[in-house]
Amino acid sequence: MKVLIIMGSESDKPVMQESQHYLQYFSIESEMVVASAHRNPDKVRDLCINAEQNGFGVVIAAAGMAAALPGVVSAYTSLPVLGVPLDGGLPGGIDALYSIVQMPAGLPVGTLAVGKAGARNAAILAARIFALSDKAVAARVAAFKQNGYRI
Ligand SMILES: Nc1c(C(=O)O)ncn1[C@@H]1O[C@H](COP(=O)(O)O)[C@@H](O)[C@H]1O
Repeated sequence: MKVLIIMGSESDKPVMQESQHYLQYFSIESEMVVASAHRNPDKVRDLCINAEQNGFGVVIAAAGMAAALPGVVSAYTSLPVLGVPLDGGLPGGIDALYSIVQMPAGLPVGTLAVGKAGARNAAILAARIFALSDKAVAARVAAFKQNGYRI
């Protein structure tokens, strides 16, 4: 299974490459797409409703400012959605953090830390989810722990 990384803007790429880098370490295939719930809602919908049949098992959704994207992704797919709030709006990325973490009940987004730490942890959490059904990934998750959580 693969991880779909959706981000709201090209400007989010430098941070979200961190997710891709960590997923590569765990030998998990990923695809990165720029699609905004505000600017390209139809594209987000198409990506999400087809994600499962296209071989994705987890979606990482990242956005800054008024970060509707992760919630909208969660509305269009039943896959686990991991949300990464990004800095760039209000100080510390608090606008994006609150937008992503405060989902109404029934429609979860597993929210990680703001910025690069969150991007890394989203990848590691995706690896832990895949490890439940993939022994090779489980071994790499164990090795990562042995190595002091460094790659
Ligand atoms: N929060 C969202 C959404 C969305 O939630 O759909 N789309 C773009 N954005 C965010 O706007 C910020 C500025 O984007 P630009 O740099 O393109 O102006 C980015 O951090 C992006 O994730």
